[in-house]
Amino acid sequence: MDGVEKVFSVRRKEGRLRRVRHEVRAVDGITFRVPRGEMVGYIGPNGAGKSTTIKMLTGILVPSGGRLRVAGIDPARERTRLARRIGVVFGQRTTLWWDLPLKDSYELVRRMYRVPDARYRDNLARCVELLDLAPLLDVPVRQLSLGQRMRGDIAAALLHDPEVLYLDEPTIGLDVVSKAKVREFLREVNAERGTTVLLTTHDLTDIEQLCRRVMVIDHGRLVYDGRLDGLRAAGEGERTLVVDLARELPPIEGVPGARTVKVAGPRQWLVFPAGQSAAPLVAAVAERYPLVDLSVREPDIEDVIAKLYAGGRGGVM
Ligand SMILES: Nc1ncnc2c1ncn2[C@@H]1O[C@H](COP(=O)(O)OP(=O)(O)OP(=O)(O)O)[C@@H](O)[C@H]1O
Repeated sequence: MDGVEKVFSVRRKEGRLRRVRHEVRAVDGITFRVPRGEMVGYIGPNGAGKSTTIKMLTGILVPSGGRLRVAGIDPARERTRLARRIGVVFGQRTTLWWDLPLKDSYELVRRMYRVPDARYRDNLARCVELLDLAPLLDVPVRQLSLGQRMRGDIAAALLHDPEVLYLDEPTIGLDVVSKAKVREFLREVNAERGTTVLLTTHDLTDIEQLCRRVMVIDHGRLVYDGRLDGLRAAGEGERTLVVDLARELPPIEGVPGARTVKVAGPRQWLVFPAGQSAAPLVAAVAERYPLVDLSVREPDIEDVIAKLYAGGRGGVM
């Protein structure tokens, strides 16, 4: 994507009778490149422009400005040709046929995409195995639980071997076990087939477990594009050193660069800047206090991102 924009023109009521046209810049000049085989998180608060970006990348929406290509194809001009090369999963909706058993939906996908027989059988067998779909194949989609349906949808998106997979909230509403299963599957697909994945989610654990690179969008602009661990540092996160002393003592003092924020019995919590090494702090504590055990906690990524959103335009890029 190169300086891509999407402006919606909306009519809003003003006063009792007047309707005034307003422009909504849903995507406001976004530039990024995703190499083949990468798995990238695309996150941002509600209304940031994530879905609009994905809709432009699939050819559903035409950009108002800028240039974009997916696998060398201009999505808006060659939407059908692109459709053969991409897979899309919208967590909030299903692409399966509500009244049909799962396996009939897959059969329809096979015909729509004209997937060669052998390829289809292999892909289906792999999905059935990894996503535990065997007991569900004869069940009408409307009778599936949310987690089962989601697994069914993900399989449907992969039967035609897409090179690029867009996942919009693929774990929304799922329980912990189903989430783990979906994540494990996506990791396998990415590793085995080299599928490029763009993942939109509000569940940061998805990102932590799947993506090394994350892009943060806010008000239609990219405010961060880089490694997930870099995001922690960029958000000026703090790490926490948790120490267990031999006995209850007053709050630890005099450790350069750290401050004690909590004391509970013999356990104390000291925070220090995320970019700083914990080693000198541990040495300083151990020298003057009866240290029994310790652990270092990473900054909470949710806090970091909340700060980033609060920073708004400009962000840390
Ligand atoms: N068809 C449309 N017409 C007018 N405005 C729209 C349209 N689609 C989206 N918008 C506006 O564009 C902005 C971005 O919306 P978008 O759906 O891309 O956000 P999002 O990041 O996907 O949010 P969420 O996390 O809530 O799904 C919002 O202000 C939204 O109201």
